[in-house]
Amino acid sequence: MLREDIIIDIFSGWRSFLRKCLFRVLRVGPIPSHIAVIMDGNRRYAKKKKIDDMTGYDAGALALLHLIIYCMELGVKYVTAYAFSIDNFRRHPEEVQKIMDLTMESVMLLTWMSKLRLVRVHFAGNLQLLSADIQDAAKRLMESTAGYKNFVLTICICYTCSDEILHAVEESCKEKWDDGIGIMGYDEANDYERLIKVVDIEKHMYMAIAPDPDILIRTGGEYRLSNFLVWQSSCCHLSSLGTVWPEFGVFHLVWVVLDFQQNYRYVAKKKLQL
Ligand SMILES: CC(C)=CCC/C(C)=C/CC/C(C)=C/COP(=O)(O)OP(=O)(O)O
Repeated sequence: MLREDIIIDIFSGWRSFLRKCLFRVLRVGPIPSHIAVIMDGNRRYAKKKKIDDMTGYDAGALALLHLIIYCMELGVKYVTAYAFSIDNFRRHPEEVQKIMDLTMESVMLLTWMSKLRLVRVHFAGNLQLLSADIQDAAKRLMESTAGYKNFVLTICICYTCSDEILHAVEESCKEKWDDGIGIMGYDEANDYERLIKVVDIEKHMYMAIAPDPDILIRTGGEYRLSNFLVWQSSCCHLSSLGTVWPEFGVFHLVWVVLDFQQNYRYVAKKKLQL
């Protein structure tokens, strides 16, 4: 389903030309550096179109591919997508398998695309929960693209932010113990001192590769974060759209960025106060 000719098609033609003109106007204002998405509404889309749920996920994966290319054209440097939460393992096995198959297809397609456009691909989450073949393919892709700097795509898979924090705390404790520092102590004035700092935790987060998102989009008309980038989104612009994810297109992106630009001064001021 996810094929190279689709990417070539999105990058070229008169639609791409019109998009670039539109994006040039949008770039008069501030452009977000990092956009994160919760791709909700794939099954509802399938129901609406009277197709089976699995085809709804295919359409969702295609919409993600479009978003990545639009963001590259617009000058957004980081895109992060919530592809599969740890809680999603409770879904019907056929659905779980479908998303895993799409992940494998995406790895193959992104291997080709990353070389062409110097895209760094990162998988964030508890990757040990993936099957051995997907783990290997994902690790190989991450290693082979680690040096690319044009654009960074993070796919959150087997991810929840609680698991990410737990992992980061464990890694920080391990590091302190290994360095012989311990995790609690007293400073020179004999006051209790925290030896694990926020920077230690942040260093070990799965998302340490990217700055905090500037915009977090959720489609499907929901207003929840569903355990996605909770740590990272304290100052980010939240955008909930009624549209189902496979129908998310260039005009939705433009609308979201315009909305971000309108609120930019306020959010930038808040960030400075942190
Ligand atoms: C690269 C890669 C692996 C892409 C994954 C493709 C993709 C669109 C994944 C979405 C996963 C997911 C559980 C979405 C929730 O929508 P839902 O279908 O549960 O929404 P609904 O039931 O509310 O309609």
